[in-house]
Amino acid sequence: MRIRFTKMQGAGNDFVVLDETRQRLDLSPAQYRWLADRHFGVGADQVLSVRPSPAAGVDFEYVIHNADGGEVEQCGNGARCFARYVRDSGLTSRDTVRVKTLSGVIEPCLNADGRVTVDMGPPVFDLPSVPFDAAGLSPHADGGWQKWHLALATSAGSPIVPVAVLSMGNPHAVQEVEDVDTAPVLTQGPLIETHSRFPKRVNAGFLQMVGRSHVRLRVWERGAGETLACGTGACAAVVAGIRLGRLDSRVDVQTRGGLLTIEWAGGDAPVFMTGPAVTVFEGEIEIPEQP
Ligand SMILES: N[C@H](CCC[C@H](N)C(=O)O)C(=O)O
Repeated sequence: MRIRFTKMQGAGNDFVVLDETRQRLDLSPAQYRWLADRHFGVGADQVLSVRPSPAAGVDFEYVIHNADGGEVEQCGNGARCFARYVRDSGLTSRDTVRVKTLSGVIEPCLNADGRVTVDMGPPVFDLPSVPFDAAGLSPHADGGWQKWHLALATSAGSPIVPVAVLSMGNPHAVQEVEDVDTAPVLTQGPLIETHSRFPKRVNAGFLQMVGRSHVRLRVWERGAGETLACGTGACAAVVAGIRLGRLDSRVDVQTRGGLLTIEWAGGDAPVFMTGPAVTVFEGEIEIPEQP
């Protein structure tokens, strides 16, 4: 099957965008994996599908597949690129759109300075909703909130890692580190991602507090490995830092791929994320029926 695609990136988190507003492609997980493959396909962290609105009051449906081919609930950097794509392709004439995802409706808005702000909805702390299995564990008080101690089994020993656990529609486990550049992202990331306490796996954040309104972050993403930036990961890290009493309500998040700005007023207020959304190139490709 020959398809057209648009390659985009938001703070270095990169995407293959597929326009399915006129025709569903009905790709298989293996075909999503093939598209995301950096040697045999186009190459991306996630594949984003733009589909027609499923209901009144919503402009589009936004379907997200990780590089491993699995469909997921939310993608923050992808939401910004989604908004840029539908505007630049003429699918909408509005700068703000309402978009249905697996985890609910989000509202990206194109700003005059070229960045995009997304209302990502409120964070979720209910552990079964993350989902996180806390059976037999006791939380450890930390600042104004709590952390959970995960036992990891690595070749270099069995570290206990204290993580803050929450959902931005997708699951996140956030740990604080002294320096993201030396943090054990590549060794602990996959162990946290597949930890048995996370039945749907989890995105593993490594958060360095620089100041009360400035942090550095690396994320080992569920289904994609370490990415240059993770939008929902930045939201989750800032929300955790605010609840732990270490961050103010507006925080600049320096990722390896660029700067994201996260704002959260606390409680059940929505989280706002602002950052870049860039079209890299457009192309066509022949997808194998069975890659
Ligand atoms: N890997 C994530 C999906 C993509 C999230 C990330 N790319 C973002 O910008 O939020 C998950 O499995 O939940």
